[in-house]
Parts: sequence; structure tokens; C-alpha cells
Amino acid sequence: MTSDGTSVVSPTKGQGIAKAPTIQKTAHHSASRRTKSPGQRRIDLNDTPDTSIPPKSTTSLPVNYVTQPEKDPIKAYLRIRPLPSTQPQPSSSYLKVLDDQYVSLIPPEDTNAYRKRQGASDQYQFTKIFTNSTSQKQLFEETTLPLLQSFIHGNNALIFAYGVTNSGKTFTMLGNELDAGIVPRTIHILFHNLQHRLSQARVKPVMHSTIQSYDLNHASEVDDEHENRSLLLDVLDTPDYNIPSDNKYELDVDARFEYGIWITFAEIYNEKVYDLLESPNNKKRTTRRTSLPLKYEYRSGYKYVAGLKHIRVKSAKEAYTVIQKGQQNRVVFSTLMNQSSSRSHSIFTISLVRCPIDQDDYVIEDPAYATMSKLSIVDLAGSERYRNTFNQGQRLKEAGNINKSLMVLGQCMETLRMNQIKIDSGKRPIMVPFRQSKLTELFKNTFEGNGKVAIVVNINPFDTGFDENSHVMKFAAIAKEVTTVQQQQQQKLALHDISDTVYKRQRRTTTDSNNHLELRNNKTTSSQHHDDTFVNSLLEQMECLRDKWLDAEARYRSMESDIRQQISSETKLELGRMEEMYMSLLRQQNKAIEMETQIDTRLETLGNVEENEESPDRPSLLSLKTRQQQLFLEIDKLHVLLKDDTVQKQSLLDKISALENDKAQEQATTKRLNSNITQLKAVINNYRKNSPLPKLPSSMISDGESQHARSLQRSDSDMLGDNNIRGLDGPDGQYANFLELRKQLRRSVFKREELLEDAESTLHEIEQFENVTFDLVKNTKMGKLLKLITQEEFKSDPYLIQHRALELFKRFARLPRPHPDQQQPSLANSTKHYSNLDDPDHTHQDDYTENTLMDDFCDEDDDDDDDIGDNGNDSGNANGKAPGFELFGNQEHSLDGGNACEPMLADDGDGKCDSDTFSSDVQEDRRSTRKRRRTLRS
Ligand SMILES: Nc1ncnc2c1ncn2[C@@H]1O[C@H](COP(=O)(O)OP(=O)(O)OP(=O)(O)O)[C@@H](O)[C@H]1O
Repeated sequence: MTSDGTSVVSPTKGQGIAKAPTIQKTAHHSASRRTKSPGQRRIDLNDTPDTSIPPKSTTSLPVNYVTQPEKDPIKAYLRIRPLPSTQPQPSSSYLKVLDDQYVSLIPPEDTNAYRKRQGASDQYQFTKIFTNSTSQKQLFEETTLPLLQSFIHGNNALIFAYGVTNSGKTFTMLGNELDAGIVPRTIHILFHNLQHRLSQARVKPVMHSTIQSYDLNHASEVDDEHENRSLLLDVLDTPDYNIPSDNKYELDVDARFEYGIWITFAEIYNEKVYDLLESPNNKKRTTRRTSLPLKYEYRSGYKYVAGLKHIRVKSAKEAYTVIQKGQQNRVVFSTLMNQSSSRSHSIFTISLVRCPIDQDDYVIEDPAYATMSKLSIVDLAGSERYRNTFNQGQRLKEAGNINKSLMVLGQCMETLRMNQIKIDSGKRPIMVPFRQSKLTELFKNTFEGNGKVAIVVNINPFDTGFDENSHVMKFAAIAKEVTTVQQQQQQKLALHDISDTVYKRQRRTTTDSNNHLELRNNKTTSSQHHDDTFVNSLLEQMECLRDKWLDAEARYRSMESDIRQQISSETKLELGRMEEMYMSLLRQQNKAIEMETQIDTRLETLGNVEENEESPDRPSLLSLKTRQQQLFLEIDKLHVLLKDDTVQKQSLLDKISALENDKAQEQATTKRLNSNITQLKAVINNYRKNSPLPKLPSSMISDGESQHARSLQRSDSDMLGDNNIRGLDGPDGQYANFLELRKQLRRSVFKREELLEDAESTLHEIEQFENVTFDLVKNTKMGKLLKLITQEEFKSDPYLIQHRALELFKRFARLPRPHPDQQQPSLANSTKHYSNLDDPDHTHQDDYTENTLMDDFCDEDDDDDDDIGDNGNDSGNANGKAPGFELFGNQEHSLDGGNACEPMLADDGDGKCDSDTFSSDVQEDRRSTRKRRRTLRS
């Protein structure tokens, strides 16, 4: 509540950007209304509050910018545009600046807000308010300089201008030659501070946050391909920003690095991303330009604009040229397309690549040691509500997309803020809708804490309506409440004991040192290079073999299923045909025999009656006899046909066995490839063991760096397969094979509701797997998977997989435990059940309850979501169940056993477990399957 009776906008849980923030209505509404009487509460923007910005000319940062290493609230600044000198001073305004943090918005009588709130005013708080008298310099110092400092230290930063059209966003961001805005000032100060530390290193930013080396042979003619500097030649009229010399702030620059500066300039228009540094085709004056896709960088998990040109700039002037080029293209395109530039978001990004310098004054030009930070300066499209302007066609689409991206931006802010509240109260956060617009998708990492964020909200209280500006204020109020949790910056390898294989160049201490870098003459380089090449070739071979193996396995699987299908359908057909033929043969034979008997009897009778006497029946009987002989002939023919068919059947069987042979060969190849991979891994591991990555002395590196170094070494090992690292794999890749079988089984079991052949064949392989140890089962989580299979309900289980899984589970559970001294920590639980028993040989293990067996294989704290439907979401679902729980038909079984009925026994309804019911069901199933198989065989 404020003293003047206004209400304070206090963003609260659950409120959306589209919704009005909760207005804490005060008891002073009447007072508020009173202030609206003529002559009172007039906004006088010249009546500037005491913002008392300290005069700035030198070293230290001017800051009320509280740097919290962990939680960093988004800074929301308000800039009020001055009234143009040509315009008369209005008698009143709805905006009142209360102090350097608060403004009040008093709804005019003709607005909805006035009617709804009965004239009550809203108060909004900002990190800082800049009134019409604030200079570009002041604004830059307060909003951007702290971000710039953090950026030079290796952190990402994002600053964007938000407001309706004509509110001064572009003026704030770019300014003009006489009064430079944030972008040129940033460039000016960046180069002022880094000019003696600019790097020539051939490492460049690619994708989202990857650094890549290029042109390592220093063939300068191919530089342009990577540095895109030819683009600088196109621009004739580079602007000369007039930035007075008192703007040369001395920032804290880490002298242990050299810095490479790269720029990109992009535009998002109609939810499509364009490169502003890509010139239009002047000849054709085409309105078509190629939009660039957003792609996913697996390493970081974030998206980037694929194909965006990174320009390497070596001076402030070159950077201004790039701005000019981008602005020109923006104007050209907007004219060609009859679009207004205020309908697109422009994104100017500076990437700073830092290459470390070692103790001998050599610059390490290796992506593994270089780090990168990004500073993005975004001029957003006008935030007015275009839907009110009766747009049609392209304009309507444009308006929809602008509204959408700004609305999504607001929704992301709102969700981030809600999540903060949820996390604080111990609840699960919900998903932030970053993916719903290109803008938010691109800056997801920064909002998620990988950098600092500042918003400059621009308003023009003279031209723009109350409703539009109140909407802008609400956005700012919510954004200001968002606290991004700063993530640990990516640390690269530290320099101690740096390998001699990396590219280094000696620095000269003179100012133009960068132009005279020398390659260090390293005596061990050639042999190390050789080793590196050897490792690389091994890795390549391994990758190649792995691909082949996967390929072979895929082919083998599809072939196997083809063969199975083919055999079953052909056998079925053949059986049917043979059965039909056999039956018809039988019928005919019976008929013929019957007829023959009849004819013979008849002829006999006739013969007995009178030898020579012609009987009237005789001719017909004789014709019958002939017919009968014909029938016999036919039967003989059928016999021949049957024989042919048998030959055909034999050839079919031969074909099947040839296919089976192929399959076996394929399997052998797969096995051989697999063992090749394992051998390669062992070779690489040995090699790595003999020449480990350099260890870093603690004096040289921070905790974070050493941790990162370790993690990098770890990730190196991961690439070779984590089985060797864990020391679990046998000489022929036993762990990997067993793990693979578990994965196969999981995939084939849980991808459908039925248990079919592929699950059966995998289970068979598991059953046949040799030398299975307790550790192997435990560490591959095979036990847990088997347990889950026993719990699942399937439509059909013709191969009795559930029962076999249960048997297998029991068999594994009875495997001898490792001696407690040899156990890994994860096995501690498994031994505790036995430690109380005087039965070191485990001869009485059969007496243990199933629960005990299960616990051995399935840790209480085992969070192996991967086992149960790999849906890529490890954090579980909204209702608190483990991910993939739905796959289990929503059975409310606790995955860890708990007090639930033993999962492998049936619950007969009274809450007790009835093992008899279960086993009789299984027996019944088994009987019926056997019967079916017998029928098929016969
Ligand atoms: N603080 C300021 N001081 C002096 N002039 C300003 C200020 N802010 C804006 N202007 C002037 O106001 C006009 C509109 O500003 P600008 O183009 O920056 O607005 P905008 O919000 O970027 O609009 P659009 O969304 O259309 O791009 C320009 O002529 C600019 O010079």
C-alpha cells in the first residue's frame, strides 16, 4: 500500500502476462480518485526525481547492480521517452514518476481500466527508472556496463528493449551517430579494453556454444571462409559514432587470456530467423530470402541458428561496419516486403572467445582450452496489440506472430517466476514454454541461468495509450520478479602441464604482437602428433566398427524377424495344402476301394448265375470297372504329385536352413565386431593409462576448473564406453554385452503390450549367458528389469516370458555374493541380509523371502528411470510418479517393493499374496502354450 492511495502491482503466483497482475487494492481508492480531479496528480516528467547518478568517467563500475553469484534477478529498467521539442507540453499525463524505482499509472476516465478499477491507480516498481533527461551514457552505465564486465569475465548476458512502437527501443539500443546507443557503446568499450589482447587464434564459435579450430596450417587465403571478413568490404559508409573520450571505462580484464571477437546479426520476422548480414540479391531485388533453421546442439542441449554468419572483427570500426550492414539489410528487406522494421526482433550478438596464455607466454590455440561468452542485444518488435488494428492477410499473420512471440516471452517469465515459488515451497516446477517461439527458444539457456538478463522497458506516455503502456508495465513487473539461478560457467582444461600437442603461439609483448606470432618450436611435437594421430585413428576405427556393428545388428534383427515370418507363413500354407491333398486322396481312395468291392461282388454274383447268359447289368458293370481303373490311375497320379510336393517341401526346408546359416554368420560377424570394439577400447585404455591427460596442480586451478578437468577426462572415458571405467567388463566385453541384452529386453518388452518373439529371443540369450555374476546382474540392473517384467500385465505371453523372467530372477538372486571386502559401495545393501546368517556358503538362500532377493537387486534409492521406458525425462511426471509409470498400467505398485504385495505373486483381493493362484495361472498358461505348439507340430 502506498501513501497516496495507489495500488501496488505485486506479481503473484499463477498470474499470466495476459492477465492483470494482482492489484493490491488499497483503502485509498477514493483518495486515488480524488487525485484525478483537475489540476491534481499531473504527471510532470521534467520534474525528475533524484536519480542522482554519480558522474562517471573512469574505472570502477557505477553499480547498484547487486551481483549474486547464485541467484540473479532479472533487471527491469524503465526508460521514458522525452516529448519531442516540436510537440507542445500536454497538460496532464497518466504516468507519474514517484521516485527512481516507482511509477504510478493513473487510468484516464475513457479507459476500461478506469471503469474496472474505479479510477484506482497502479504502481510499478523497477530496478531503476530513467526519465526523459537521462542520457544515453547514463543509461549505458547503469544497464549494460555491469553486463559487459561480466561478459568479459566469461559469462553470458542478454539485454533487450521492450515497448510499443515509437517508444524509443531502437534509439536505446542503437542510437545514432551523435548519440550512440547501447550497441555502439558496448563495442567501443570492448575494444578499448581488449585492443592489446586481441587474439589471432584460429578458433571460432560454432553452433550454440562450441568452439572449433580452423585453418590450422595458417593459410590465410582460407581465413575468409571461416571469418567472413570479406563482408566488411561491402560497406562503404561506416558510421562514425561520436563517443566522447570520457566514456572510456577501464574494465577488469583477465590478462591470462587473449580475446577473439565475433559478431552475428539476426532477425526474427514472422517466426522465421534470417541473417541480417546476408545481403539481398540486388539484381533480382527479390523479396525472398532464406530463413535459417534452429538446430539442436547435443553437447549443450540448446538450440542455435544454423548457418548464421559469424564475422570476426578486429576493431571497433569493423564492428560498426557490421552494424551498418545489418541495419541496411534490415531496411532493404523491410522495404521490399512492405514490412516495418518494428515488426521484427533484431538480435545482435557478440561472441568473445578467450584463449589462455601459459606461463611461458604462449597462447594456447586449442578449442579444448578456449572458453566463450555471448552478449546478445535484442531490439524487440513493438509490443502493441496488433489484433486491435483490424489487420488482414500478411499483416494479420505478422501481428499474430509478434503477439505470439512476445506473449510466449511473457509466459516464460511468468512460468519461471511461478517455478521459483514452487521450488521454494518444495514443489515440482512445471515446464517453461520456451519452445513455443523462436525468440524464447534461442535464449532458453540465458533464462535458465546461463547468464545475466536485463530488460529496458521503453515507454512513450505522450503518444501511446494507457492500455498499451499498462500492458508493458505488467510485463516488466513480472520479469523483474524472475530470478535466474546462475549456473556454473563451463570450465575448460587448465593449463598446467599442458600437452605439447596443442597449438601454441608465442606472444610478443609489443602492442602489435598479434600480427607477429610465432609457432613454438617444440621438440616433442612430432612424436606427440604421431601418438595423437594414432589415438585418433583408433577412435575413428572404433567409431567405424561401432557403426558397422550397429548396422549388422539391425540387419540381423530385421533378417531374423523376416525369416521367422517367412517360415511361419510358408509352413502354414504348405501344411494346409498338404492336408487338403491328403484328405482328398484319402477320400478318393476310400471311394475307389468301396466301388471296386461293389463291382467285384456284383460281377461275381453275375458270373455265378449264368456263365454265358448275357445280363443287362453286365455292360454297366464293365463300364464301372473301367471307371474304377481310371480312378486308380488318377490316384497314382496324385501319389506322384504328393511326391513332387515332398521334394518341394524339402527344398523349402533347405532354403530355411540356408537362411538360418546366413543368420548364424551374421551373428558371428556381430560378435566379431563387438570383440574388435572391445579390443580397441582396451588398446585405447592402455594407451590412455600410459599417457594420461595432464594432471593439474591445485595451485594453478580453481576447484571448479579441476572438477571440470576431471569431468572432461571422465567424458573422454565415457566415449570409450563406461564399462572399462567401472572395471566391470570382462576381457570379452561381458558387461557391455549383458547390459546390451538388458536394454534389448527392456525395449522389446515395454514397447508393446504383448510379449513376442524378439523379447523371447533376448530372454533366451540372457538365459544362456555364461559366467553371470551377482555384480554383473546388479550393476547392469538386470534384476530390476526382470522384476518389472514380472509385475507388468501383458495381453498375451505365448513364450511365458513373465514366468521365465521370474525364474531367471530367482536364479540370479541365488548367485554367490562377492565377499564384503570386495564389494562396491552399491552392493552394501545386498550383503546386509546375509550378514546376520550363519550361512557363509548361502546354502539356505532358498529360504529367503522374495523381498530379500528383490532388495538385493533393486536398491531403495536406485533411480533407474531408464529401465522403465526411456522417455527422455528423468525428472518424472507431474503427479509425482516415476517416469514411465504409466507403462505399468497405472498399477499402484511401489517400484521399490515397500509394503505392496510381492509383485511376482498374485493378490487375490484380500490384500494377501497368493502364490498358489499365481503359480496355477502360470501352469495353466504353460499347458495351453504346450498344447498349441504340439498342435502346430502335428
Ligand atoms: N530518449 C530519447 N531521446 C531522444 N529521442 C528519442 C528518445 N527515444 C526515442 N527517440 C526518438 O523517437 C523516435 C522513435 O524512436 P525509435 O525508433 O527508437 O522507437 P522504436 O520503439 O524503436 O520504434 P519501432 O518499434 O518502430 O522500431 C526516433 O526518432 C528517436 O530518435
